[in-house]
Amino acid sequence: MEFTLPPIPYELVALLLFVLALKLFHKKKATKYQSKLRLPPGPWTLPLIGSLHHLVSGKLPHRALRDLARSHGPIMLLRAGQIDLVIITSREAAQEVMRTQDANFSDRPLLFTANMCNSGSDIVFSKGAYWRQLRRVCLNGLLSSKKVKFLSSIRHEEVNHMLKLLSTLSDEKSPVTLVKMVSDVANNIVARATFGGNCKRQDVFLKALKNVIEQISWFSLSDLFPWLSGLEAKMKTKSLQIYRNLDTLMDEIIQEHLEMQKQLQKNGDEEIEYTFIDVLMNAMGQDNGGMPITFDSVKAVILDMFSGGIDTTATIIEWTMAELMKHPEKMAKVQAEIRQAACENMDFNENDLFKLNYLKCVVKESVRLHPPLPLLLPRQCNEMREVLGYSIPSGARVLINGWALGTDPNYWSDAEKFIPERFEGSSIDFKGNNFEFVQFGAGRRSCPGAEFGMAIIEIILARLLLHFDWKLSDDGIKPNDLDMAEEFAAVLRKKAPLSLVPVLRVSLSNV
Ligand code: HEM
Repeated sequence: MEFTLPPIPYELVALLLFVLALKLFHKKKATKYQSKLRLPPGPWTLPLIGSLHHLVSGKLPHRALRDLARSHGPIMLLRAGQIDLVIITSREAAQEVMRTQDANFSDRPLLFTANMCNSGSDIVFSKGAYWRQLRRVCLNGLLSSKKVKFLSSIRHEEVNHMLKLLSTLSDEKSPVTLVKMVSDVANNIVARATFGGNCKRQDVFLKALKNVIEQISWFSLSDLFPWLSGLEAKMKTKSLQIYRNLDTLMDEIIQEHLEMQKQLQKNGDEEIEYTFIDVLMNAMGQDNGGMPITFDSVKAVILDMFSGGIDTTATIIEWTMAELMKHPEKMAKVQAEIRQAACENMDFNENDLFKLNYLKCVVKESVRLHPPLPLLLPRQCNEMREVLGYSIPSGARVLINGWALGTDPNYWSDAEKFIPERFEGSSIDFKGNNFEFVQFGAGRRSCPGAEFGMAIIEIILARLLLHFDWKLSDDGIKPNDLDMAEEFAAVLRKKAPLSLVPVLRVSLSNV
C-alpha cells in the first residue's frame, strides 16, 4: 500500500510558531517583571492552603499575626487559600495605606455572606460614587455632631432607666452581667434614633437582629477559596432565611413608620420626631453617577448602624470596667473626678462630660489595650502599589493590626499595662491622626460613628461610676487575678462576661 503524507499547510505552521514565540516572549517578560517586584516577606506556604497553617497556633488572629510580623516584618505577605493577604504592623506602613495612598486602599473586599445578604449595598462594603454618597448622608444626617447632641435626650432617658433597674439589684445585692445590661441600653438608644419612640415592634426587631448576629457567621471559607462559593451558597440557605426574616420585618416597620409620619403631618402635629429612617428615605433616589440610593440601601444602612453601634460600645464599657476593677486605685481616682463634677451640678448630665478629663483618658487606655476591631475592617489594594519599598499586588487584601500598633513597645512605654495617665496632656485622639492609635481606623474609610459611640460610652460609664460602687460577684477573686482572656467574635470581647454587684452610693433622686 502506498503511504503519502498530506500536503503541509505552511501558513498554519508559520502561524503556530508565531503564536508560540509570542507566548514565550510574554512569559519571559512576565517573569522578568515579577522578579523585579519586591513582594513583602512572609512565612513559608503549603499547596492549596498557603500560609493558613501558621494561624492555627491556638492564638487569637491579632496575636498570631503580631507574632508572625515580629519574624517577617511590618509589611508581611500571607497566602490565605487563594487570596493574597498583606498585614500592616508599623506606624509608617499604616500611614502609607490609610493616608498617603488612601485612595488606592479604600475599597473593601465584598465578603461572601455580605454579598449574599444585601449585595454589599451598605456603607461598610460598598465602593465608588455610591459609597461616597451613602457616607455623606450618614455623616451629615445620621451621625453628625449636631445629630449626636440632638440625641442626648434619648441617651439620658435610657441611661436613667438602666440606673433604676440597677438600684433594685443593689437593694438585693444581686450581680449583674454588665455587657448584657449595657448592650440593651445601646440597642434601645440606636433603635429609638432609628425608628422613633413609637415603634411597637422594636423589641421583636431587636430579638430578630440578635438572632441574625448570633446565627450568621460573616466570615466564610469562600472568602479564601472562591471556587467553594456555589457549594457554600447551598449550605447557607438556613442562615440566609434568618436574614430574610429580619429584612421582611424591617420592610413592615419602615412602612408603618412612614404611614404614621404621614398621619402626623396631616394632623398638623408640630412635634414630629425625624428619625434615621426619615433622613435615609429623603436621600432615596439620589444618584451621583453611581448606583442610586434605594429602599434596599436604606435597610442596609440601618443594619450598619446597629451592627456598628451596639457590640463595639458595649464591649468597650465592659473592658473599661474590668480594667478599673483590676486597678482599684484608678477606679478610686476616676470616681473621685466624676463625684466632684457631680457635686458642682447635682443634675449631672452630658454637658458635664467635658470636665471628666481622667475618664476620657481611662476610656482611651482601655480601647488601646482592647480595641473592639483589633484588625480594623479589611481593605483591598486596587492597583499594584509600592509601600515602603515593597510591591503590594493588585487585588491583595490588606489588614491593619490596630491592636499590635496600640501595644507596640516601640511606641508605648509599659505597652501592655493599663496606665490611663499616659494620655493626660497628650494630643492623641480617636480621629486617626496618630498611626500608632487607629482603633477607629483612619482616612476616608475611618469609623463615621466614633462620636456617636463615644457619647454612649462616656455617659453610661460616668453614670455607672457616679451612682454606684462595684464589687466582683465572686468574693474569692482578688482584683489582680481577674480573668482578662479575650474572645475573637464579631468584636474582641471578654471571654468570661464581667459579673458585678452594684452598691448604691449617690442618690438617684434626680433620676
Ligand atoms: C464605639 C466604638 C467603635 C469602634 C471602636 C469602631 C471601630 C471601627 C473601625 C476600626 C472601622 C474601620 C475603619 C477603617 O477601615 O479604617 C469602623 C468602620 C465603621 N463603623 Fe465603627 N466603630 C465604633 C462605633 C461605631 C458606631 C456607633 C457606628 C454607627 C452607629 C459605627 C459605624 C461604622 C461604619 C458604618 C463603618 C464603615 C465605614 C466605611 O466603610 O466607610 N461604628 N468602625
